[in-house]
Order: sequence, then C-alpha cells, then structure tokens
Amino acid sequence: MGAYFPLFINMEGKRVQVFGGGKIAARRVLTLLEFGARVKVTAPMISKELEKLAEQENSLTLEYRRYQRGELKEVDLVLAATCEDKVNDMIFMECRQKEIPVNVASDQEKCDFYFPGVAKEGEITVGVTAGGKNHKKAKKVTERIRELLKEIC
Ligand SMILES: C[C@@]1(CC(=O)O)C2=NC(=C\c3[nH]c(c(CCC(=O)O)c3CC(=O)O)Cc3[nH]c(c(CC(=O)O)c3CCC(=O)O)/C=C3\N/C(=C\2)[C@@H](CCC(=O)O)[C@]3(C)CC(=O)O)/[C@H]1CCC(=O)O
Ligand SMILES: NC(=O)c1ccc[n+]([C@@H]2O[C@H](COP(=O)([O-])OP(=O)(O)OC[C@H]3O[C@@H](n4cnc5c(N)ncnc54)[C@H](O)[C@@H]3O)[C@@H](O)[C@H]2O)c1
Repeated sequence: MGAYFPLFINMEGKRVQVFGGGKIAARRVLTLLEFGARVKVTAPMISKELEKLAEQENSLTLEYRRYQRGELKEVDLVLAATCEDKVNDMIFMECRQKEIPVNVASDQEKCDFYFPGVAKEGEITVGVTAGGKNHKKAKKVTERIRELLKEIC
C-alpha cells in the first residue's frame, strides 16, 4: 500500500472514546486534549497519569468499566487501546458496522487512520508516520522534529 495522506482535522469539541486506560491510551489522550477534543476513557483499570489529568481537564472523563458490545453511540472517533486483542477486535467490528472512524492500537490492519507522532510549537504542527512499517523510526524522527521546532519557532 502507498503512504497515507496527512489530513489535518479540526478536533475542537469532537467526541472521542478511548477504550483502555494504560500507557498507550495516556500518551494519545494527552495529544488529543491538546487539540481540543472531548475525550472519554473507558477501562476497568485507569492509570494514575490519566486520573491526574482528569482532575485538571474538564474535557476528559473516566469510566471504570469494560467495553460492552453495542454500546457505541454519539461518538465521532474511537481508539481501541485495550490489552485484549479480542476486545479491540470487537470494538473495531462495532465501529465498522456503525461507520465510526476507528484506530486499533494492536493491529495496523484495523485502522481507518493511524495515530501520528506529533510535534507542535506555536502555530506549527507536524504529524509523523512510517506507515506502520517502522514505529521506532517514527518515534525518533518525531523527537528530532520537536527539537528542531523548539530551535526555530
Ligand atoms: C507514531 C506513534 C504514535 C503514538 O503511538 O502515539 C505510533 N507508534 C509509536 C510508537 C511505538 N509503537 C510500538 C512501539 C514498540 C516497539 C516496536 O514494536 O517497534 C513503539 C515505540 C515506542 O513506544 O517506543 C508498537 C506498535 N505500534 C503499532 C503496533 C501494531 C501493529 O503494527 O500492527 C505495535 C505492536 C504492538 C504489540 O504487538 O504489542 C501500530 C501503530 N503505531 C502507530 C503509531 C501507528 C503508525 C505507526 C508508524 O507510523 O509506523 C500504528 C500503525 C497504528 C496506530 O496505533 O495508530 C508512536 C511513536 C511516536 C512517539 O512516541 O512520539
Ligand atoms: N500503537 C502503538 O503505538 C502501540 C505501542 C505499544 C503497544 N501497543 C498495543 O496497545 C495496546 C495497549 O497497550 P498498553 O501498553 O497501553 O497496555 P496496558 O496494559 O498499559 O493497558 C491496558 C488497558 O486496557 C484495559 N482493558 C482491559 N480489558 C478491557 C476491556 N474489556 N474494556 C476496556 N478496557 C480494557 C485495562 O484496564 C488497561 O487500562 C496493546 O494491545 C499493545 O499491544 C500499541
């Protein structure tokens, strides 16, 4: 497959539901909040990092429970980031059925969009992807761009 086109989306007020409240969810929620999204995290166990963030951020709500099949409604975007591949698959299938854009962190084949590495400084925003072919390189390039933006912006 060819490279994915970097579409820049207005996230202001968009309703994002994130399943899973661990390391990956925390990293991505932090980014989404920076762009004005309204985020709901649903998971039986939620990290301290997210709990702290929820105390400071009105746009972040936490729900301490498991995903329930058929539950999705009034949501613009879904991230499946639980540690259970089967659960992520079920979330993916429900989103497909309801035509809700979905990203499954454990399976690049089940992503309507990839989550990029994000470097942001003032009005400049850069999104980085290696198209699912090299996550570590995407991370390295993002870190270098962050340094560069700090220097020149
Ligand atoms: C850019 C970044 C954004 C972010 O996540 O915030 C990102 N992955 C990052 C890091 C990273 N990811 C992984 C490792 C562990 C080391 C390794 O495996 O090499 C590390 C390195 C680390 O964390 O140090 C593991 C991993 N990742 C995916 C799978 C499943 C699969 O490939 O099928 C698995 C195996 C899971 C497992 O089996 O357990 C899938 C995806 N990860 C993506 C994005 C999407 C496009 C990827 C691309 O552009 O190439 C894509 C395709 C879909 C999506 O999730 O959107 C962020 C770097 C930026 C930053 O850190 O600033
Ligand atoms: N895309 C990426 O960049 C990337 C990188 C590393 C790992 N991963 C994948 O992302 C996923 C999450 O990784 P992590 O390190 O954040 O895991 P983690 O163990 O830190 O967190 C897992 C979370 O899933 C929740 N969970 C478990 N069952 C659930 C259910 N039925 N409903 C809702 N939530 C449920 C747990 O309560 C916990 O909050 C894994 O599948 C991992 O393979 C992706």
